Amino acid sequence: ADGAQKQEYQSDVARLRKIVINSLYSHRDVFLRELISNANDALEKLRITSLTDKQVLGGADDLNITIVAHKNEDGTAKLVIRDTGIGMTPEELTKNLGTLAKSGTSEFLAKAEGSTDTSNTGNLIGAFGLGFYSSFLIADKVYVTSLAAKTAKNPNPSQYVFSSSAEDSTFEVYPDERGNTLGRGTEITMVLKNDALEYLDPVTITELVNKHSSFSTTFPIYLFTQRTEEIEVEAEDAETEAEEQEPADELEIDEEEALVEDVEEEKEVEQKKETKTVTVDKWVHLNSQPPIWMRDPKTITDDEYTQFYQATFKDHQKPLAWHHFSGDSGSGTAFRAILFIPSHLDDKYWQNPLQSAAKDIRLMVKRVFITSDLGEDALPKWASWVKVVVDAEDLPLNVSRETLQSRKFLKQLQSIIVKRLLQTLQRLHENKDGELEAWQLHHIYNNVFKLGAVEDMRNREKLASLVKLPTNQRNETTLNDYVADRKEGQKQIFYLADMGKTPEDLAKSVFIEKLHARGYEVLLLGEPLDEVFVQNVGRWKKLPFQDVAKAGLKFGDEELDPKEEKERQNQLNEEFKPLLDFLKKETAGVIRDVVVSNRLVTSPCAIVADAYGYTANMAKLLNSQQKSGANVVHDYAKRLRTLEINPKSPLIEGLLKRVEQLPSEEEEHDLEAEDEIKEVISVLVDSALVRSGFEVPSANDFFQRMDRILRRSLGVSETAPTDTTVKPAPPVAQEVLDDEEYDFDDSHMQIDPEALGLKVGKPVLKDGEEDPFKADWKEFKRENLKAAVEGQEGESTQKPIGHDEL
Ligand SMILES: Nc1ncnc2c1ncn2[C@@H]1O[C@H](COP(=O)(O)OP(=O)(O)OP(=O)(O)O)[C@@H](O)[C@H]1O
Repeated sequence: ADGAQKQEYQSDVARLRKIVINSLYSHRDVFLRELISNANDALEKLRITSLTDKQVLGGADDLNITIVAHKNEDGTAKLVIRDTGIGMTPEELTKNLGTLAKSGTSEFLAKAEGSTDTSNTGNLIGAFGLGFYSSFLIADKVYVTSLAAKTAKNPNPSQYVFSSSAEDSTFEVYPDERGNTLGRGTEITMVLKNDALEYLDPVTITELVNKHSSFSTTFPIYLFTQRTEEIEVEAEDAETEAEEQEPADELEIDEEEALVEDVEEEKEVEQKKETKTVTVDKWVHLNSQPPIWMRDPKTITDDEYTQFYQATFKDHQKPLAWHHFSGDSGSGTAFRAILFIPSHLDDKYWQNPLQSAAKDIRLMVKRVFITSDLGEDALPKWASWVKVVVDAEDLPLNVSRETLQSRKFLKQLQSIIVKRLLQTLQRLHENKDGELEAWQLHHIYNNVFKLGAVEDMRNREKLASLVKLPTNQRNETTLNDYVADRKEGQKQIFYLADMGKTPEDLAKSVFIEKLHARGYEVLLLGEPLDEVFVQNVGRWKKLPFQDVAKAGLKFGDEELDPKEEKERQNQLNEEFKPLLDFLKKETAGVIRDVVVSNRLVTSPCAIVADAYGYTANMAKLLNSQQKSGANVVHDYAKRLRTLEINPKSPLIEGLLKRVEQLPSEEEEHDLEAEDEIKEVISVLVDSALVRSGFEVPSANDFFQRMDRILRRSLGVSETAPTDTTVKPAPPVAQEVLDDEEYDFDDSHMQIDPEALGLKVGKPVLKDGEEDPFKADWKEFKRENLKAAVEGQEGESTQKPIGHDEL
């Protein structure tokens, strides 16, 4: 238009429009869904604003969406979608339609541009939504006429037009020369492409709305239709009515299928028959069904629930399950609700689950949307992903969010939602929706249940019973099944935790050798949240959890053992005493005690943490947190570990012999033999540290000793020097480097927080035992829950971490 400045689209918009126009031909139906959804949002915004500022309602009485298609005499075909929503100021037209502020857009662009597969692009649209730009799928030229609602800030809004054509990379915004014709709201006029004339057909539009948009809005959608009818009429009457004909866009809309008939005299009508062919204009209410939550569940198909979910929560994927219920809040407010369990978690969820607030509880009062923000503590954090629509019957319509929050109703609603959510999860867990659904539930939510059991004390038991964990005997078990299958006399739930390791890795751990060989089941915990979870649950059916990497492992059937067994143990202690003493002296400072093990089968030795000592992972964590590493308590706790030796291992037997062969105290020392034993012991202990997951005090010394021992076993000279000559680096480079050329990708060098290892190892206390580090543990636990959560992945993928294997 005259005087309007052409403006360039922001580059992302230009890219997006190009994709829309070039590659989405087969998905172009989506435009209608997108525009209706925008209209709905604008109407909702208006309604919510009107709660605090009545004047926004001025200009147009009804809140609705209208669709009109017409073909001009010059052949141009137009489809017009109009809403009486909040409207846009000229600045908003430029900002909202000329720039892209949507999150995820660049990701979408990168994916869509990189993909030649159009069906894939179709999926992408579903996931991201193209919004307004989808209008260019069917239109050569688009005009957006908008008149913003009156507000205190903007008491005299005026109507502006945004226009753009599919080819140009520019758009214009200019005042509408017709004045404020809309009353209020936005009208999108699409000049249809020649190959898109099917969208003129009311049947096509009706079908599309029914298929994709019947759940996108609770505001009425009216479609303008015309049909010809033969009616019996006096000639004079027909003329009078024709004169009274009103322009289509000023038609009144009634509650029901309102219609204003305008009658045209057709030239070919035969006067003598006293009937006329007339054109009847009619506004057809397209979404006249009551909203889905008000309907009887028996009459609703799965497909309808799915479509409703997708339209309401803008999620392209199907929900995993839903629960449709009605109730009474207890304070007398009746409501109806549908609760949905999504089939995926937002990527963002695990970035900060302890901070995520529920944002998808859509509260309505008598079908009118009020808010989806019920405040920070609307639900426990673990449940913040649940999607719910609630329609309450008799809350005052003008409740603001602030007054709402203090309402009893809200508190009651929250606990009802959590209760129903838990019921639905339990139902899925019990395979009642099918095995696939149960599998999906655990695949997606297993870690959420662990988090919930830690965070939500009230529902700890219910959530913990949903958790599945891998063991040395089966891929997964629930705590209930574990306890049901325990061995006679077993008084503990055995677990081994080493974050980042796969169950297969953990199953080979030295700590569970004997348990496994004897047929005991051990939980193998490799997820960051696992140990925090078992620590917080503490006991299951009265059985405490026992970390098998800690000292004092009891199988539970010791009392059933014959006396001889105990005597044998005493004998072993006696028999190995010389070696135990020698080892104690040699390892003092690194290890607190050396004992004959009852947990080993094939390995010669292992290092276990004492009840109050840190397990390997905790030590790792502390080393990474340098400040607490300096803490005396932590330093002490790190040293609380025991070396266990396997009396049946030939290596240990051999070592015992060598120690026994040493000259006695009174005789002269055989220094050479002593050194050799010391060297073997130091390698053995260091290997045990590594195998048990601890850090070796000095890796360099360790390697040098290994080098000597390996040489000896190969018969190579122990002292022969290695040729250490190397080629020196060339002289200092002369040319100056261009920055851009040197811009390399270093993303692979970033540290994976999981690899840092996070572990909490609060000891299982025997009855009546005092925990000496009580206060410290609390602090430590809180920090670790945070850290573990940050390291948690969305799905249960077990990733082994790099490990210095021997
Ligand atoms: N009918 C309308 N009335 C008022 N504002 C609108 C209307 N249509 C679009 N807008 C504004 O333009 C913005 C951009 O719209 P667009 O459809 O491109 O994206 P979106 O609606 O934010 O996201 P999506 O459609 O993917 O959910 C909207 O956020 C809204 O502010």
